Order: sequence, then C-alpha cells, then structure tokens
Amino acid sequence: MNIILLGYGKMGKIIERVALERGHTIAARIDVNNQHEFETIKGDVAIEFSHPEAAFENVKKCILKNIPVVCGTTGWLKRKPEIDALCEEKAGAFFYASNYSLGVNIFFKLNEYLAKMTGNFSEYDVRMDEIHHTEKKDAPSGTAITLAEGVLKHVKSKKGWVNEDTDKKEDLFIQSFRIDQIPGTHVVKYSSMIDDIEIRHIAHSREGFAKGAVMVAEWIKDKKGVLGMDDYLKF
Ligand SMILES: NC(=O)C1=CN([C@@H]2O[C@H](COP(=O)(O)OP(=O)(O)OC[C@H]3O[C@@H](n4cnc5c(N)ncnc54)[C@H](OP(=O)(O)O)[C@@H]3O)[C@@H](O)[C@H]2O)C=CC1
Ligand SMILES: O=C(O)C1=N[C@H](C(=O)O)C[C@H](O)C1
Repeated sequence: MNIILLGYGKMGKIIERVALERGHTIAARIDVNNQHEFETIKGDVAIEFSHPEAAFENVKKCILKNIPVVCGTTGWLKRKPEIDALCEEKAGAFFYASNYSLGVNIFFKLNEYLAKMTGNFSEYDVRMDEIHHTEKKDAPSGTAITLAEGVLKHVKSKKGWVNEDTDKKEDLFIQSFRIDQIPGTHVVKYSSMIDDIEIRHIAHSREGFAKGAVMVAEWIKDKKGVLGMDDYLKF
C-alpha cells in the first residue's frame, strides 16, 4: 500500500517505520509546513495523527478526495458527527480510535466488565487517572474519555465525567497528570470502604499505537463507512 501520513510528529515517524517494515511505501508526509502538497498527492490510504485543531480539516479533505482515512488524533471529537455524516454522504471510509493498541482495547472490555459488576453495588465508587508526556495538547486523554464512556454506560449513579476534582457523587473524576516522556498510562479505580479494585494499562512505548494504526490501514483499504475498533477487532 502507498500510505499518506497526515502529521509527521512523534506518531507519524513511528508509523512510517512500522509501515516500511510491513512492506508499504510512503506517498507523502504532510505536516504543518507542507499542507499544499496534499492537493496533488495520490495514495491508497491516509493515516492521520496530527493536532486537535487540524484533524477535522485533514479528515474532511481525505473523504472529499475519496481516500480511506485512519485517524488517531484526539481532542477534536465534538466535530466527529459532522465527519460521520460527510463520510456517509460521500460513501467514504473513515476509521477513528482513541487508542490503536491491542492491549488498551482489551483493557476497554475489562473496564466495562468491572463497571457492570460494581455498578450493581452502591458500596463502590469509581474514579480514573491518566498520565502522559508533557507535550500532550489535550486533557483528559481520548483513551480516558473512552474508558469513562464505558463506565457511564453501566454505572447509573454517574451522570458524566469531569476533569477537575469534585465532591459530587454523580461526577466521574478523571485526573490528568503530565510527566516527561510517559507514553500513556491509564488507571481505573473501583473503591469501597472495604477494598479497592484497580486496573491499570501502561504503554511501554508508542509501538502498539503505531502497529495498530498500520494494521487498521491495511484492513480499511477496501471498506466503506464510519468504522471503529469494534468493527476491526470483533471481540
Ligand atoms: N489513537 C491513538 O492510538 C493515539 C493517538 N495519539 C494522538 O495523535 C495526535 C498526535 O500525537 P503525536 O504524534 O504524539 O503529536 P506530535 O505533536 O508529536 O505530532 C503532531 C504533528 O502534527 C503536526 N501538525 C500540526 N498541524 C497539522 C496539520 N494541519 N496537518 C498536518 N500535520 C499537522 C505537528 O506540527 P507542529 O508541531 O509544527 O504543530 C506535529 O508535527 C495527538 O492528538 C495524540 O493524542 C497519539 C498516540 C496514540
Ligand atoms: O497524546 C498521546 O501521546 C496519546 N494520546 C492518545 C489519547 O489521548 O488517549 C492515546 C495514547 O494514550 C497516547
């Protein structure tokens, strides 16, 4: 496959290496300074890991050019419904995941299972921590938001997530920490007066995110529609 990279920062560079190792070629590396090149570029699929302010336009351009697009950029999801609608209208292919690593997607399912179990017992409260490197633009992380959505689906006492400390029982508190070089750590804590049940996912590097994104790009090449990890992994 000939892959267009939209965003050539930390993730774009690792995705390039993984893609080359898997026998693909790179059609273009589009970053903030060479956006105009995108107008003339041809490729089989685009992988978009850029900036919360840039993702919407990048994905839109791909759909309008009929290029299947795999997007990993977080922090722009308020506008995702517009992209979903455009993708359906143009019969395009758009894939979004807040986290492309296999481990995190297993972790999402484990979290939902625990939320369902503890949600039946008023003794348990739940909160979350996410820890990332200091260059991260958005908070809370996209992964933390997906985990929170998994909790909110099953724990009916929680009405929404918040990113600052709260003493309201109905708020699910996601605490964000920014520490140099941390690729991504997520913790969900189910606590009662008697015990704690805590699950933790620690990414040792960005390798899992990049490998997952390239594998999804291989898969999406001949697909149509608005797609996500549940379509790809089919757990
Ligand atoms: N879903 C997942 O599995 C994962 C998602 N992410 C997400 O991916 C995104 C990128 O992460 P990361 O690579 O670490 O970030 P970086 O800041 O290292 O890289 C982003 C790159 O995109 C560039 N950029 C900015 N605007 C545009 C634009 N309009 N078009 C193309 N490129 C642009 C930036 O340039 P400049 O620096 O000049 O602004 C920068 O080079 C983040 O939103 C992050 O949260 C990260 C890891 C995994
Ligand atoms: O910005 C990052 O680095 C990461 N972003 C994603 C997120 O916001 O969840 C995925 C991963 O945690 C790394």
